[in-house]
Amino acid sequence: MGILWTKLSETFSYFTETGQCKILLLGLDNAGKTTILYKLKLNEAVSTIPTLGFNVETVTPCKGLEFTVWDVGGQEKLRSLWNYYFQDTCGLIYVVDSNDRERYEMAREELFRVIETDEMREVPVVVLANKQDLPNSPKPDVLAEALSLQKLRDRKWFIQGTCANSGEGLYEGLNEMAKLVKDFKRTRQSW
Ligand SMILES: Nc1nc2c(ncn2[C@@H]2O[C@H](COP(=O)(O)OP(=O)(O)OP(=O)(O)O)[C@@H](O)[C@H]2O)c(=O)[nH]1
Ligand SMILES: [Mg+2]
Repeated sequence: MGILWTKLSETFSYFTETGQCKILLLGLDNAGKTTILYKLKLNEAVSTIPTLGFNVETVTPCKGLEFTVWDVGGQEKLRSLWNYYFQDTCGLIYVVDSNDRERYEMAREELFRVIETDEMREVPVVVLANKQDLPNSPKPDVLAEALSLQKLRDRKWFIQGTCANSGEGLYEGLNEMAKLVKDFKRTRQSW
């Protein structure tokens, strides 16, 4: 068990209700989604190939909290299939390659296309500004502006800089996702 999960277990000790949460891991191709998924699952920097379907892994950071994380391929021709994964989603982790400025606009459009659907209404969003290790990667606040995150209404969001290879920032991003999901589930129960 890596240090990442040890820290998560400590932080999540307040989760007493039994609950499984479906978490969607989306973003453009090459953003680093699969690298993140297996860093979380195995605490290893695996070598990846572009995802043509999906990967799904369960992660149990502590008793009573289970994330079922769906990592769906982000190539352009696959994005129209994302909709098939939306049902019953409790949280969206949206991964962006911070170094890929040319595609910020495309990343923004795809994010809004997802969250403006009925099924994703009010689902909390954690944006991972990945590849912070690359020297020209802008900081997360630059990405937040480029993605127009401040325009998000009726929805909680958070942005976190990450490096999937080293795992830096992943714990903080997941910690926040867990808190937002907990609030979201409470709200849903009162619908
Ligand atoms: N430098 C650096 N490279 C990364 C980082 N995260 C992922 N990569 C690399 O980026 C490339 C794409 O990573 P993937 O995890 O396969 O990307 P993906 O988002 O799953 O891509 P699709 O499956 O096509 O949607 C790989 O060569 C990774 O090693 C990071 O934080 N820093
Ligand atoms: Mg992938």
